[in-house]
Amino acid sequence: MDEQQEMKVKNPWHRPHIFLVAFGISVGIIIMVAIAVVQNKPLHQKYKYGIVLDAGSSHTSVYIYEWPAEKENNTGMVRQKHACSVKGKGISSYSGTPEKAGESLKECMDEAKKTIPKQRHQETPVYLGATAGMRLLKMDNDIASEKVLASVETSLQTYPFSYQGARIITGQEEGAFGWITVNYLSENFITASGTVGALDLGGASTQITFVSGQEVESLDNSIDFRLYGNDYRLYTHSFLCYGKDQVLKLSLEQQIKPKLDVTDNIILEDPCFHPGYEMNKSFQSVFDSPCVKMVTHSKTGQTFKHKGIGDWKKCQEAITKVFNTSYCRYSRCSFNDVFQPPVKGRFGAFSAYYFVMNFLNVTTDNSLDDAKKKLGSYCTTHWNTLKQKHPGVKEKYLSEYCFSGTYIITLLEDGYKFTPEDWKNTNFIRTIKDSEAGWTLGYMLNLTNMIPAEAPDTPLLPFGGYVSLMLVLSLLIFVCLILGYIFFRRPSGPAHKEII
Ligand SMILES: O=c1[nH]cnc2c1ncn2[C@@H]1O[C@H](COP(=O)(O)OP(=O)(O)O)[C@@H](O)[C@H]1O
Ligand SMILES: [Ca+2]
Repeated sequence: MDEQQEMKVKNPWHRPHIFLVAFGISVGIIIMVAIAVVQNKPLHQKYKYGIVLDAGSSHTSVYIYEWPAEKENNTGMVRQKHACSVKGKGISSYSGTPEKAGESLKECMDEAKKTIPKQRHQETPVYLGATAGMRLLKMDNDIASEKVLASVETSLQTYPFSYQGARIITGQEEGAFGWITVNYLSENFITASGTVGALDLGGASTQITFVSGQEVESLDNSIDFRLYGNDYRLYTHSFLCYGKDQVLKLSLEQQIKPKLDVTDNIILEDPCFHPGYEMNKSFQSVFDSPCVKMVTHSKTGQTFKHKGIGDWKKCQEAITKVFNTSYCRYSRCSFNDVFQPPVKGRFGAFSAYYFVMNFLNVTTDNSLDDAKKKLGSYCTTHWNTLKQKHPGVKEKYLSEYCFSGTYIITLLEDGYKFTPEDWKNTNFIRTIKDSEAGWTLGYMLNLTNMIPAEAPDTPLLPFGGYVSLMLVLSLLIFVCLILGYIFFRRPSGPAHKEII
């Protein structure tokens, strides 16, 4: 073997298959590292949490939200991780025993402690917002409402989270944050699809919020937001006393009123309740609210017979009377002298809108006329038939669906002036992408500054693209190195001589 031959054996780069193997192994390693980076990323992702308590008039819900820490400002990143329904009634029902209001939250808050990883407890904000039930209690008995709020505050402060306050939110906030929630979850702030209006029906109040594009003639009904680089002027109104439970009281009061002086044994034949339905109810249960103006001390402790007759047309006539449309100081009104521009665009209707319409199986796939027909036939169904058909449904809810469904259609059509076309543009929704529609998410996003006014700077490439690019660049560098090695080594080494 001469010197040149010996050099050829010693220098592996002169054997193409060795070069290929080395190249293959290196590429394999690079790909494996890249895959490992992509795969392991979620494991290292840090999540943040937030808790919002929705202290509604009928009950309290505790919502836990979760989001990846480094994507705080990206729209649609916050999702509902968990929801807990507090046992018993809303906090305003504890006006006589305020200390019990705080106690009632224990089970759900203990659940929150288990749901959120321990190392995140301290940094997790907790907010409590009370809505129309507490607004009414405040009107009725300011001291009692303060005591109830103090009680829930004391209770929430015993938890390891970062307590941020318990307060009664305004009707405007309730409407606007419901609108933010729906549009944030639908990712409408970053696409050109336009926004969706929000319809929220509670037990004690109801909210309507949308971008009208027209002048808002009353300051109370106008809210401006700058979100992700776009300006929005919202029309919003919250009707206190027009939640479905309070409207039922209003409607009963109106039907009872003419009978009060006529007879002592009042039998109320109610078209909004089913034939065969008969229940003794106390006057107190109707007159115990500041929404019902009439005070009849003489009847305290007495009862009346509430009897269903199931007549949808008459029911709608009775409900229409709770809207005052005789006076409007603006260019146009919904009802009760409240300014409202014509409704516009698509709407998402949630909370009791959804519960009621979902139970009745009425969707906006039905035309407005068909929906009315369906409701009409439902209302005439005998009470016993219904109870047999729905043994698992709470009797109070079951008995009131005819009334509530009729109220919803009347509110939309006569109250807000929805046309059959607007009806078609409305969706009854409970959740969007598994997060419940309601004011709580929007409230938290706002208080934690998670909805920036300007669009956040987006990275040039998504993470996957970034990894691919890095991979291609590493390969290029690798190939260049190899070629460089081969190229620069030849002139000085014996291999070069061999070619000559
Ligand atoms: O499963 C259900 N079927 C019918 N109505 C329901 C159901 N769950 C909740 N609701 C009703 O939804 C309404 C929720 O109102 P909420 O308690 O949020 O009052 P608020 O928003 O006026 O303060 C109440 O009228 C309650 O009775
Ligand atoms: Ca509510």
